[in-house]
Amino acid sequence: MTPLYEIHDLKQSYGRGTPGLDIADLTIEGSGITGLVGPNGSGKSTLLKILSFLLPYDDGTLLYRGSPAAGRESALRREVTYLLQDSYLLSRSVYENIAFGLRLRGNIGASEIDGRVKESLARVGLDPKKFASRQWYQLSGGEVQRVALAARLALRPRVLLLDEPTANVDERSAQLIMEAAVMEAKDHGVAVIAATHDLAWLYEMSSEVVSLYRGRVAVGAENIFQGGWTIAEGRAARLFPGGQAIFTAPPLSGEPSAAALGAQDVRILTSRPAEEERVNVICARIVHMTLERALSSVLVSADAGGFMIRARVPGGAALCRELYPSREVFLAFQYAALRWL
Ligand SMILES: Nc1ncnc2c1ncn2[C@@H]1O[C@H](COP(=O)(O)OP(=O)(O)OP(=O)(O)O)[C@@H](O)[C@H]1O
Repeated sequence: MTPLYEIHDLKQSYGRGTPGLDIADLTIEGSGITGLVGPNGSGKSTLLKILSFLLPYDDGTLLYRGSPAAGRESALRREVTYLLQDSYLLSRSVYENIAFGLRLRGNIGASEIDGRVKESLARVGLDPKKFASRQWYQLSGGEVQRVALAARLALRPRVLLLDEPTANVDERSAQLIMEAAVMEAKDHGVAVIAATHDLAWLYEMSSEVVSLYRGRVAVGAENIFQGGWTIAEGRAARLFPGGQAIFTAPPLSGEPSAAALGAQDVRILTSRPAEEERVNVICARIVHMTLERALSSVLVSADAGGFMIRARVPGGAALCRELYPSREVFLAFQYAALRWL
């Protein structure tokens, strides 16, 4: 199947000295939910704005469903919708806020608009009878965000881009927003791309996770070891609190700054393995285990002296029965499994 987005050599900067994005290659298949993770300022919002065809970039190629997006942005914006972290509503009723975007489309009749407004309110857990006539100032912060989401769902987008949609809302609203996103992906075939700090939700629901670090991407890298690398005796080493260290080959060029490691490349062992050449072994304690529903696997997060390392275990594996939070385990991964960003 043609991927939803393909990016090649894309560069974006907000001006001199401010790195935005520098992505050599990135493919987003766009089936189900794609998670975007990364520290503050790593470029998640910038990438989402580019994927929603709102922000121009300096160089490179962006393909949308197999064809270059350049020059077609305004048409493509109809297929893609973007929800910000802090949404604001127009100074009018909830009903009118949702109907507004539909009317702008120009070809949707009044009864169709009415149906879509009510349906989309219900999808975000707001009873249309109670909420449709409310004014914008009669809503809590969480309700504002849900109305903003309903307004986007009413447009029946092909792609729903969520930029930390639950960062500033109450717990119940957060849950309803996430449930609505899952329903869009599962029941309506919408491609959902979500940047969120709610990693538990993200790993539970995502079929793919894209990690960003200083504007660069690593697909499927649940672990990013940033900073603290030193080079000695031909190896790059990063010390963990507590005295443990991991090693890998130094980068081919430049200083070592951040290395990525996929959770699937980390083996979990219940006893210390015999020493092997060029394999890192880290003693850690399991903190939590997430059932990755989309992948039918279990993501195990283990604390190695204040540093969390994630490892993936196939859902049916016998090992799963031996693992539980607080258990001490050994995490093993090849030196070569670490990739420089
Ligand atoms: N409008 C702007 N003008 C100048 N620099 C910007 C602008 N927007 C973002 N940046 C810079 O670009 C980089 C990436 O920012 P971006 O908002 O994409 O990161 P993010 O991963 O979404 O961060 P956060 O998790 O804090 O929302 C940062 O260095 C940021 O300071």
